[in-house]
Amino acid sequence: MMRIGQGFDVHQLVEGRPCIIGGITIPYEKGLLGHSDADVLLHAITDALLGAIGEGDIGRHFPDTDPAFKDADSVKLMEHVWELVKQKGYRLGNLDATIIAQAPKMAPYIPQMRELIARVLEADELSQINVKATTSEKLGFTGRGEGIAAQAACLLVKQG
Ligand SMILES: Nc1ccn([C@@H]2O[C@H](COP(=O)(O)O)[C@@H](O)[C@H]2O)c(=O)n1
Ligand SMILES: C[C@@]1(CO)OP(=O)(O)OP(=O)(O)OC[C@H]1O
Repeated sequence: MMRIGQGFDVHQLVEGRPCIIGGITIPYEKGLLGHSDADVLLHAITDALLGAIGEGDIGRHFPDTDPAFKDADSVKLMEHVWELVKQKGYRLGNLDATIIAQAPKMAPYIPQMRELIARVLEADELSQINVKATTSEKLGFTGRGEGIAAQAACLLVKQG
């Protein structure tokens, strides 16, 4: 049996925060604001995984009112959700994600992001993980550099 999931997330870009996307710290004059480390890409992926197994969303599992998740490492949150996916008997089919950001340039960091995501989601091969980036042609909040958005879609396959 196969299950599909999708996720979408947005975080504001502000001064004085590290820019952590896809588990990678990207050198940039601004960073993403959130209760956790605000890793917009990993949050979208985590929501896609939760969606595929019918388990709600990231805020339900890790409330932003809980001090336990203040400055949380989103890799750890995704690892936790991946354990839930495995408990339900699924493995990864494939994952496709898009980062929507006017800046910084994501392309140089995408190989590292893919490696990290592939490791956490126990992918058999790198081709199961695809990460893309696009500007929004200077339009809207992403285009003005006020924030970064990400979306993800995943396919999970029941083992056995
Ligand atoms: N933050 C970004 C945005 C885009 N890219 C790469 O540039 C290509 C062109 O982007 P357009 O929005 O002008 O179509 C895109 O396909 C990405 O490869 C990027 O690295 N970082
Ligand atoms: C991850 C959590 C928890 O620290 O906080 P944020 O970093 O604000 O991120 P969001 O995308 O709003 O997702 C849910 C939250 O509960």
